[in-house]
Amino acid sequence: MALIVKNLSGGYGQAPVLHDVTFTVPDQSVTALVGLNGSGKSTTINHIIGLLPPRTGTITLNGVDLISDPFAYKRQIAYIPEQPVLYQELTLREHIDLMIRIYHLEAKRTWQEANQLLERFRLAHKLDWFPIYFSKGMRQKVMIVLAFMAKAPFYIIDEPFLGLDVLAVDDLLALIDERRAAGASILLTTHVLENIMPHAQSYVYLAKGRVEKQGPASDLVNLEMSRD
Ligand SMILES: Nc1ncnc2c1ncn2[C@@H]1O[C@H](COP(=O)(O)OP(=O)(O)OP(=O)(O)O)[C@@H](O)[C@H]1O
Repeated sequence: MALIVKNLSGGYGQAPVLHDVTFTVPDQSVTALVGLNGSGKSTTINHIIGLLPPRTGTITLNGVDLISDPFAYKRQIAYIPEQPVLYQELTLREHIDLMIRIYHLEAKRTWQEANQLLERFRLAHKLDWFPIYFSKGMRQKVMIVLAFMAKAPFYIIDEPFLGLDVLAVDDLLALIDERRAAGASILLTTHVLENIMPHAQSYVYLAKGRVEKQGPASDLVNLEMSRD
């Protein structure tokens, strides 16, 4: 298993949001984390990326425990948040250079990968643009380029399809397929089940901070989300 989340309880303040959450993301697979608004998807991701400390439970990625070896654990993850986070004073080119420096990436190889991704997402001619001139979807695509140019073993994507045009959705899904075929695992949250169904292997359904159902992604077609 790539990711093992075991008996995770946690959240932001006194009252826990997540209750005894247990699920896995198998090696070389795509898992969709689904559920209604407020069910705890982003909170689960905040725990998995180490932003929130677990109240109880453990999180292990490729055999590395989040709490006992946070540096080695986090090095394995490329994360795309729900809301793009970009520096207003840096151009797209400078964002790429910054990521290369922060993560000690090999500059030539990473730039090659970045250039291919920029072409793919139709951003190649915008390298000297500042984020203020980007539309919401373009900012989202910049986040995709920055996350995928490093070839991480594990990708976490929170609501990847929000604000993307149909071409960009197709491009992202193709990229997810390619990275999975190359050995990576991917956990993503989404409300757009029909987009992810053909590309995922498994799903986890959260309701009120608990895992209510999980199984093969093909079962998503019959998933009923309960109101109570
Ligand atoms: N920063 C925060 N501080 C306190 N409570 C929060 C915070 N963020 C989320 N919550 C609460 O945690 C619960 C789960 O929210 P979460 O954002 O994880 O849901 P979600 O499944 O990602 O929802 P959505 O589909 O709307 O993105 C909600 O009750 C929400 O009000």
